[in-house]
Amino acid sequence: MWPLNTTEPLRRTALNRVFAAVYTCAIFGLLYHHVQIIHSRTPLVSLSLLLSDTVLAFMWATMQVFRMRPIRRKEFPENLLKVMKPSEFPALDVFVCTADPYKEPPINVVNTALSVVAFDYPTDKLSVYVSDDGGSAATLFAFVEAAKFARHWLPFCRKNNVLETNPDAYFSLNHAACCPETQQIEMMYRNMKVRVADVVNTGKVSDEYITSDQEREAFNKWTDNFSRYDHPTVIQVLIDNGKDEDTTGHFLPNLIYVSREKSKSCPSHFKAGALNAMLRVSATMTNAPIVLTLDCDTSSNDPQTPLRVLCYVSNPVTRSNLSFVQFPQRFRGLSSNDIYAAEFRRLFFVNLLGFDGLKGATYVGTGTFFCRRALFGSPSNLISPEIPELHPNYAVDKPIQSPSILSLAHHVASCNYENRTNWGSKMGFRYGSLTEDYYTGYRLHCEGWRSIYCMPDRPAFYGDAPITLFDFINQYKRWAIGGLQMAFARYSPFTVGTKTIGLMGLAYGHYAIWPIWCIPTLVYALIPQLALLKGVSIFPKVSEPWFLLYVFMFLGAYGQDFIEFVLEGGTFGKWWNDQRMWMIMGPSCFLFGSFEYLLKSLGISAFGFNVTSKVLDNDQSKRYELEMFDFGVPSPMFVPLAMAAIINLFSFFLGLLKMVGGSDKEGLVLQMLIAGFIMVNCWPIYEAMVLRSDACPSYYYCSNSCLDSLYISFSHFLKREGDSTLI
Ligand SMILES: O=c1ccn([C@@H]2O[C@H](COP(=O)(O)OP(=O)(O)O[C@H]3O[C@H](CO)[C@@H](O)[C@H](O)[C@H]3O)[C@@H](O)[C@H]2O)c(=O)[nH]1
Ligand SMILES: [Mn+2]
Repeated sequence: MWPLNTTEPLRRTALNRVFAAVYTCAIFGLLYHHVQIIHSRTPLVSLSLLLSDTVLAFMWATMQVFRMRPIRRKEFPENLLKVMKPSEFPALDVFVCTADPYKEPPINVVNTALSVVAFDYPTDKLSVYVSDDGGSAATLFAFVEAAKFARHWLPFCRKNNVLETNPDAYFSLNHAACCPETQQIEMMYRNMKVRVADVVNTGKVSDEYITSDQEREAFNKWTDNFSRYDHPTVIQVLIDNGKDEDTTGHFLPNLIYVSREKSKSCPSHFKAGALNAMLRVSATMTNAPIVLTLDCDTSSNDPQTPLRVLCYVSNPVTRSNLSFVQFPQRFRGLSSNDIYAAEFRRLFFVNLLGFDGLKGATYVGTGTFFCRRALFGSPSNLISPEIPELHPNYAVDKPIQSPSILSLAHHVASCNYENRTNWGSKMGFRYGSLTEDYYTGYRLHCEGWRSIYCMPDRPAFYGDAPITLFDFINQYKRWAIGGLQMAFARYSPFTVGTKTIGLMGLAYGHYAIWPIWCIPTLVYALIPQLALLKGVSIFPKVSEPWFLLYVFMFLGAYGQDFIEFVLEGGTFGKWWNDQRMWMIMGPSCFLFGSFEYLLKSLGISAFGFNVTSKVLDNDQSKRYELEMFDFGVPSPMFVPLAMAAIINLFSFFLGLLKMVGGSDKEGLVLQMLIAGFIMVNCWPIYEAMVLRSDACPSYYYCSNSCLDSLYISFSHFLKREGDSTLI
């Protein structure tokens, strides 16, 4: 027998469980201590500490679910050809989503698409669809060019066994100087890049670039009334695999450009809406049973990736109820210590292994191979779409360019198509959360589907990570809102989730309720410091046994976190930055995300999807490589952050003075440790504020000093008359 895949539990599981039991006791001890002394502190201090420790305990408890049964999988694509022939492989439709030609440069989208067009897969079974939610002629132009370049690129990759089939990645690793063939193709690529950049910059496709009537007809759709929020459907078949050949006479895979219809009167449902339109358009044209969804920045780094997926799809054991195979998101160009913790190491290297041991990985939006059937109802109850052509088993029997197919494809991409249908509620990608990926995966798991986390040694895909603090926390803010939308929805993981999928529901709940993390971070960043400024002790003295409990809980949680991080390949530097980002996110994106969610659910503002910028600015890249914090643009989200940084600095030094001269040395130790720890964490913020003029606009100084003075005057009100031990 040739195994296609294996599963192995992680060795540290038993230890983790024991530690969880011990730590649970410690948590109860701490809560008991809080209740015991509730009257000896001011109500504000008592209640805020009790609340934040309860939140921490809750987050900790839901986090333990990931540690209950983590597993690691391995697959053996080399055995695949021993059990099935390439002619038996299922067809594969790939969707590449893009939404904004200025934040997502079309040439990068082209690189992503080319990287998957070059998958090592039978070309007659592979179709790549580009979903352009930006409705941009420049993106279509880039793809017209890409189709021409693909004729040279595919044979080149095949001949040279290229693994980085993203041309840009390939040329940046392999210098053309070595051989004329590479030189020639690199030149071709560079010329294409120049033409695309020209069209993006001028905003129009000039006549000299149009080489056929068919192209002219396509670009003519961009009339004066055409805007990204209001335009008809544009579908353009750029490569037809039954007709178009590469330079060596091999057929090429399909390449199809789709920009679904948009109208101001129709909700777009953002990426989920785009993906559902793609599901329908692809159903009318190819209807492959396997669908890969990719963000425009996620390009392939290994042409054999689909074969890994087949190891699961063709194995009767793993195939049953399989809805999707998820690959980790990996990122190119991270700085050596990953200053913004943009690698999401804890999620992709630790926690997803835990999810996988329960019902499977969560859907993370990109690098995901779906079984099309899973998007049409539960395993036992198929929900039929409105027209038979969209049924997951429907066999397309006409060429993709036949008029009837094209007209049906346009019809299903129209913006009114979904009215009074199950799309987005029971079928396809689900609406109602800005984290449509997480929410859709959750709903599939609730329906009884399973999923698989596939983490090969050679990263299957590489994407872009934000390189400024603003981009990063803006992205997190969107996730915070999306999570809360899910946590308080009808299908909340805490209610429906725990009832239908048990522990897995709690695990989903952990990331949905994420933003409440802002409560403990804010409390611990302000309350002990405020008390310190007054020289008031709010924690146990060093000589009291409760002091040891605090020390144990801090070191226990941090220590376990560190060990897991390092065991899964992290370094100390990355871990340090990762824990720092958690502190940064509390008072910034999590706080603002929660407020925005509140305003939006009250109907005061509307939910929107802020696309993450994938443009590299030279100065920003330089700072990023030097691992300097770069605030990007001014944002109110930085105000509480800078405020906390300043308060901790002051309170630490004032506290030091009080300790040197004062009476209650022992009682202030914990507060000093907290303020000191936060201060060390805030170093890059001080650096950006004081030492460097480039990173932090003077705007902060102004807003900070105002807020600080407000805050300090407010702190006076906290003091009880005639009571010097309380604040
Ligand atoms: O109306 C929209 C908005 C976005 N997108 C596309 O969605 C993708 C993801 O958007 P991006 O801004 O890059 O999001 P990230 O913050 O990088 O994405 C993470 O979080 C998203 C959910 O919030 C998921 O959709 C992503 O897959 C996941 O990587 C991009 O390719 C966009 O082009 C659309 O197609 N239509
Ligand atoms: Mn992304």
